[in-house]
Amino acid sequence: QPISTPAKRRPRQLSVSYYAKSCPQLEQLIGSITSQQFKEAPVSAPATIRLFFHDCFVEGCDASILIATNPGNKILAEKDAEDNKDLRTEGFDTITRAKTLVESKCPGVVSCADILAIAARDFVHLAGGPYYQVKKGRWDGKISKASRVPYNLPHANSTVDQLIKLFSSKGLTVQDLVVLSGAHTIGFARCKHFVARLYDYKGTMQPDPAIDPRLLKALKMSCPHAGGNADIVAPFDVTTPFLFDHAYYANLEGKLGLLASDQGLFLDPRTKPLVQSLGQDKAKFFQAFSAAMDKMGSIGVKRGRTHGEKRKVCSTHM
Ligand code: HEM
Ligand SMILES: [Ca+2]
Ligand SMILES: [Ca+2]
Repeated sequence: QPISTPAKRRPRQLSVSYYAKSCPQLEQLIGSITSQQFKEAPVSAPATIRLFFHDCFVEGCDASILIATNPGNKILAEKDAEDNKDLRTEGFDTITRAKTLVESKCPGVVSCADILAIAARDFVHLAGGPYYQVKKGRWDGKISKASRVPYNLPHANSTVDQLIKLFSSKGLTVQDLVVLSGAHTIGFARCKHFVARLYDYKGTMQPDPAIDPRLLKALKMSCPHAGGNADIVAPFDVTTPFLFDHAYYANLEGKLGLLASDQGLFLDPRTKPLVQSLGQDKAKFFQAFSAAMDKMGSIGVKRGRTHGEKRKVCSTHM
């Protein structure tokens, strides 16, 4: 049972103009880094969007995901939790670079949590998705513990029921779940997250009947039942893996979902109608995604020194 984060309480007020006086050029500074990163390494886009999601779901959007485990400390930080080990370095690198630039122009005022929220938005837009205003004013968190990660994040084999419960514990609706899952319109997953669907679905020794036979064949070639290369990945969206569009939803209707948790959204009567309507309407998806990112971006937000800090280096507490 997921423990609810402070999102359950009324989220503290964030505002679009939070740094208008203290760092007016903030979004341009971050934008110069994100556009450069996107050119050099396009996977920075999915990497950073996922990083933001994993931050917000554990302790709220407070950059707790960026803290490095102290050498010699037995307590691991969040990023060293099993569920976070496959977060790409490109996401962390982007935030480090952006923070360095921001500190050189506006020292000591901008939180790492806000930089992550802005960078994630930039990458949604750079990859072809919507542009939306980001509300700011998050403080960085003082707690980052690997032990708090597993029950706060969804898993590839989570049931729709479990997903709905987890999202609801963060103040997110069934619609938010379906809409935010649309982030899987870009990016990749390692074989271990879906290999059971290919060879032994729920202990049947048969593939998941909800996979298109051609996709099944292709995925089996990349991912052997056992002993495969752990670094092999497959695209979430077989049609446009680098473009942030609404193809993810039509793919689910065509049995082209990669994870059980993706395909499940088309199989459950509570989520299927939403998948169908988003698959037909890109403008609707873009509008709903912008709103849902804003909502996710306010989970467990901290303000002030009691629960928060403004880090100088995102990977270390003050
Ligand atoms: C609904 C439940 C969700 C589950 C079960 C889930 C699970 C996963 C898994 C297993 C991966 C592959 C990791 C790897 O092998 O490297 C992944 C990747 C990804 N996820 Fe999710 N995810 C969910 C929701 C979300 C949400 C809400 C977002 C953002 C709003 C998101 C954004 C991404 C992105 C962009 C990637 C690709 C990362 C990359 O290529 O580096 N996911 N997710
Ligand atoms: Ca966090
Ligand atoms: Ca796509």
